[in-house]
Amino acid sequence: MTLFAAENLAINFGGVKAVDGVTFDIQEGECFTIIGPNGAGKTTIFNLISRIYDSTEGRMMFCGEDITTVPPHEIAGRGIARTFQNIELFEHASVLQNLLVGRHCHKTTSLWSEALFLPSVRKAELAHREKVEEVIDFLDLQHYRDSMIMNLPYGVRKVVELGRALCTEPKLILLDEPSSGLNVEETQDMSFWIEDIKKDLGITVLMVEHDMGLVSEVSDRVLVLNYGRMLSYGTPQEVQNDPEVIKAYLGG
Ligand SMILES: Nc1ncnc2c1ncn2[C@@H]1O[C@H](COP(=O)(O)OP(=O)(O)OP(=O)(O)O)[C@@H](O)[C@H]1O
Repeated sequence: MTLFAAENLAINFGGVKAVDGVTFDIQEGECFTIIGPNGAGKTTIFNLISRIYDSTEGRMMFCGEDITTVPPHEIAGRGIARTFQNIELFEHASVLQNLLVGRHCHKTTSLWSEALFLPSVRKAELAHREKVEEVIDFLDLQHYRDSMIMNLPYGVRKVVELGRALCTEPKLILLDEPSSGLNVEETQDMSFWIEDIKKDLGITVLMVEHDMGLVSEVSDRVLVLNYGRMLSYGTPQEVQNDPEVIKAYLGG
């Protein structure tokens, strides 16, 4: 079943066509990866899906609904979560506190009931804590639960950011260069987390990634962008053997 579809998506920045007529679909349960040289428009596509940017043309469908003009603050509640290329966590807060932020989109209690700490608030708070503990267990973060983000190694911060996205209970998770800044061993671990997110949690993954080893390991299908346009589309094997892709990467 199609979970997400981009139809003829485009955006201009001044005279630059950062994304130009891009069409693709993401099937439920797959890991779909976007690759391409620097400046190809990969992060811009994430920003379009997160609704940080308004598209100039085209349409985006998610779970059968048109999300092209949905306000950005509604995106997480609809089931789309993301991580960022340069980790965006609260540095002076603990892992637990950062993960609880991920529950924000599920807050249903009113300010009044919270001020009075009514039973409904206590119940909701407990449910949030339970979900966060589930994610802590899933990502093996028990040891770091109360650590401040600023005191953690980069590799652990990347996992915490992944955790925060998982705490929103997404249907689709957008991972922006999950291996960037990681060493070989940490990249291998990231590859296992992505597989587990897909297989054990049943969450569909959309990823932007440069590390072709990781791309081949976890992706079901790959879209290659160049100068904002679609260059190739297929299995990791198919796109890696595509002469157009080889030419773009080698600058020929
Ligand atoms: N907010 C913006 N204002 C102006 N131009 C932008 C903006 N965001 C992106 N661009 C331009 O759009 C193009 C695509 O950028 P984008 O960041 O999406 O590329 P990318 O494929 O993610 O690159 P990288 O691999 O380096 O992260 C580039 O030419 C970039 O300079």
